[in-house]
Amino acid sequence: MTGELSPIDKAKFVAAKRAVEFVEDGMRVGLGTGSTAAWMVRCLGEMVREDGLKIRGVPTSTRTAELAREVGIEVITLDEAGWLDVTIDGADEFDGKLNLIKGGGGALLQEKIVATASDQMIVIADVGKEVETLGAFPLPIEVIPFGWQTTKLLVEELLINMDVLGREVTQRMKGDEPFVTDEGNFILDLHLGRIGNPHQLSMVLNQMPGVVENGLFIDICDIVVLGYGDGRVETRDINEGTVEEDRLDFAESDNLFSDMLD
Ligand SMILES: O=C[C@H](O)[C@H](O)[C@H](O)COP(=O)(O)O
Repeated sequence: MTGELSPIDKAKFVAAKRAVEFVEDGMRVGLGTGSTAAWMVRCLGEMVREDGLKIRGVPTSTRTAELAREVGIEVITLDEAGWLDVTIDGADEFDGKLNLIKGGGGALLQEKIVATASDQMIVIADVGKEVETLGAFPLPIEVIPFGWQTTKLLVEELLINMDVLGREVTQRMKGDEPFVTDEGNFILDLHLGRIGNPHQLSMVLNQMPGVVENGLFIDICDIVVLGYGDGRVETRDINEGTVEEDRLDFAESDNLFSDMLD
């Protein structure tokens, strides 16, 4: 089974497998969204079923909630949890300061609320997500449907005034229909190429009426666990730099691989 995994899936898996070691009995855990986070949910599910780990999970999307229940994790709402011990999530890009672009899967709003309400945010990523400067990945912003075209025009104008390199703004689609988030909103993708000052851009975008949230996660992430296609895994800590390099053994996890690939 292991042989059928692509290097990128191996990278995502080893990052997830390492990250769940941060989770302890009794914790309230934020469960991210996306293909990397799905590995993490599976790994946690295995710990719940086989090792008797007792956790409560707060999912960041309906997709993750379904998967979490399927693998045996007790699911609660953020309001029931109040506060979280740790959130583990994927990212579309991360830089040297562990700032992120998220929202490639459209879950950025719930993800940012959940990560902000956590003592610690751990990002799991394959090595392709590391960048020197954020912005090659289109920056998603969540906008309310009312007047969204006017909001789009205002965002375009803002980008001109901010002298940002790339200024194309596109509405995310799902087939012929607009993509709709779990909160019933639309997503605009900002094709910027390079974001010189992510902190400033994030603040300015969120001041615009109609914009609910943007996919820049600034000073939120504490740790990135980075996976490589050959099984190596690195842990980058915001305070301590790279603190660990290791190689995980795939052999013991064949059952998880088969589940994920079904
Ligand atoms: O909205 C989606 C999330 O922000 C994801 O965590 C992000 O897009 C990364 O997804 P993936 O692990 O599938 O690359």
